[in-house]
Amino acid sequence: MAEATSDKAEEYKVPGNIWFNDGRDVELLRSIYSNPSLSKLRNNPAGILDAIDNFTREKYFLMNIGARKAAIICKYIADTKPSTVVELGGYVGYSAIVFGDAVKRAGGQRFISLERDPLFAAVARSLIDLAGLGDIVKVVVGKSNDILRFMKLSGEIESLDMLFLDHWKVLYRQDLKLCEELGLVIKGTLVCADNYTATGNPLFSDYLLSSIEEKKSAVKEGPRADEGEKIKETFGPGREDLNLDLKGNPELLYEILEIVEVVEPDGRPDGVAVARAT
Ligand SMILES: C[S@@+](CC[C@H](N)C(=O)[O-])C[C@H]1O[C@@H](n2cnc3c(N)ncnc32)[C@H](O)[C@@H]1O
Repeated sequence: MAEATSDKAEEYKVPGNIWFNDGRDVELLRSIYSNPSLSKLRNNPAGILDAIDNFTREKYFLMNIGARKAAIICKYIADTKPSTVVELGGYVGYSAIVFGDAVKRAGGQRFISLERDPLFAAVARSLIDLAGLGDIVKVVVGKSNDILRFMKLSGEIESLDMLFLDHWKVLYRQDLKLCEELGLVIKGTLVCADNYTATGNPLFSDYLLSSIEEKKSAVKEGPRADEGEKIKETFGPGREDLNLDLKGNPELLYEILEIVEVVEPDGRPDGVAVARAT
């Protein structure tokens, strides 16, 4: 595991009790569009990311991946040149702008950001357009599992070169399994996850590290009777629909390429994982 690094320059405000849904996302949008140097931000992804980072330092915390963790994933985009990438959890578009730009530079075709909150998605679209990335980055509103099914069954996406997970941690494992079942995650797909080590996400990390035999026997045995309750105890009740019946593709294994422990932009310890399906 790579060593945790910190960079004072990235410091976001600390989150406090309220992280979102208090209008800060719309305030971000207004603040960027009232920037006296707005014309310099047009078609300028790096300038917009700086403007978002400044807002999070000066006004409100925003739950963006931040520059330091994003750079780790951008390195893999530059090296592996994915053509089709899906992210789960777009929020106000920070990661879609940084990764969409990286995919475009690497010669890729599309970056699809799934976001269930229509207001966050509207803010993201507006910033993505300003960044000049509207030709490559598409924001789709809805629950990740519904959209993933729709995109596969409608033929919009056959399979993914890269999947980035950054929505609610309780959903990482089940959406990864869904992607496997749908044939979206296949051998060779790069799977990147934010918040891998912060408060731990054993559901997801245990699954990534499971052997074929362990997965096959888990499928055969089915979920434990108390599994749903245990998950709710760990992640909090009622936040999302749990689906414990997904079987995934037990034949897929994951090679962990890198787990990087970093300090979140607001100072909390956290980590990013990069794995490849084999
Ligand atoms: C941590 S934020 C994403 C941050 C973003 N990736 C970035 O770095 O700029 C998590 C987002 O996931 C969204 N989300 C949560 N559950 C979701 C689901 N089931 N489907 C799609 N989006 C979801 C939330 O609304 C929230 O905007």
